[in-house]
Amino acid sequence: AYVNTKVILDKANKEGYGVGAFNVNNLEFIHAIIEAGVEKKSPVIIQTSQGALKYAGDGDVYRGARLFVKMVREFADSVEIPVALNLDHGSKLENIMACIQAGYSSVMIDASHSPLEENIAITKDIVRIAHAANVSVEAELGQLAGIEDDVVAEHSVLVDPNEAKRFVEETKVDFLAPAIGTSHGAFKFKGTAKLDFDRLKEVKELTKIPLVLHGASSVVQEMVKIAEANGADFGGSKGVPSDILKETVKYGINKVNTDTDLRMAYIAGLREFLNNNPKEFDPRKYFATAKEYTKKVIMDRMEVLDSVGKI
Ligand SMILES: O=C(COP(=O)(O)O)N(O)CCCCO
Ligand SMILES: [Zn+2]
Repeated sequence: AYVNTKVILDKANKEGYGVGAFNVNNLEFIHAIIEAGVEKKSPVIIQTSQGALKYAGDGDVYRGARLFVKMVREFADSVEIPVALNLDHGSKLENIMACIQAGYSSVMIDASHSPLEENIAITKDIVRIAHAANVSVEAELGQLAGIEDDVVAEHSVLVDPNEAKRFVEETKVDFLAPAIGTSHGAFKFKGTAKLDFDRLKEVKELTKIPLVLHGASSVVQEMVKIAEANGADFGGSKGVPSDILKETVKYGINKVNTDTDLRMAYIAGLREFLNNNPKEFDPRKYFATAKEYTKKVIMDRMEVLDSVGKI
């Protein structure tokens, strides 16, 4: 069933588990996510970046938003598990409005690169508009290192728990993404993975709302190895280990943003198939392994986050 993201995350918050929020750019990734959710009897959040709207709409973000709602709703309405559709890292009003108008379950307004007062003001406005349309809202406080869309943050700016309390009270935002040391992409840590659990615990204590972990991909080594055996060069890639993901859920993370792990699994399956099947040119065949590997990574993540059976 197609639901508001709040329905999924309020339950996860109450019962203390995490739900994967999986990024898509096309139909094939939607297949993998829905199939995994059905097999694991797990809720799923499907999300699209602003770039995905442009990509799927072939240049028109309004068309892209409408297309994703149509595709996701079609699958959501044909399965029992709860499915939500979220705009990830919305920063331009045009994209946020396109998704609200198209019928997204939720939108993220990412004004984390603005000073606090500005982030509060912008988020307040989006919350008012989105709530009027029964759409829930995610916002971010602090900054992830690495590239966040077109904004490069040299180093992460960790969340200030007291600012988080004020931010949530003043904006009435539904979900908050506190920066606690992760970053987007496949190269998250130079040394060992280290997140600031104390800050996370404090933010949860002070806000009590569902929290979001961005940059949460683990960079599954099994997939890295298959990809590299078939021509990929992912040297130095490193993500958030499963045991650390579990700890973030224990301390209050409920939405776990996962894009890189799906991309790595997909390219591993695609490279392996193409190298082993030089005569094949049917997309339904050469995308099949890619989907299977992506589905497997998603099902494993549902086990790690403890969302299995939580429908
Ligand atoms: O926080 C995340 C997921 O981060 P990742 O999957 O790279 O760890 N996202 O918001 C997905 C889009 C960012 C580009 O990857
Ligand atoms: Zn993110």
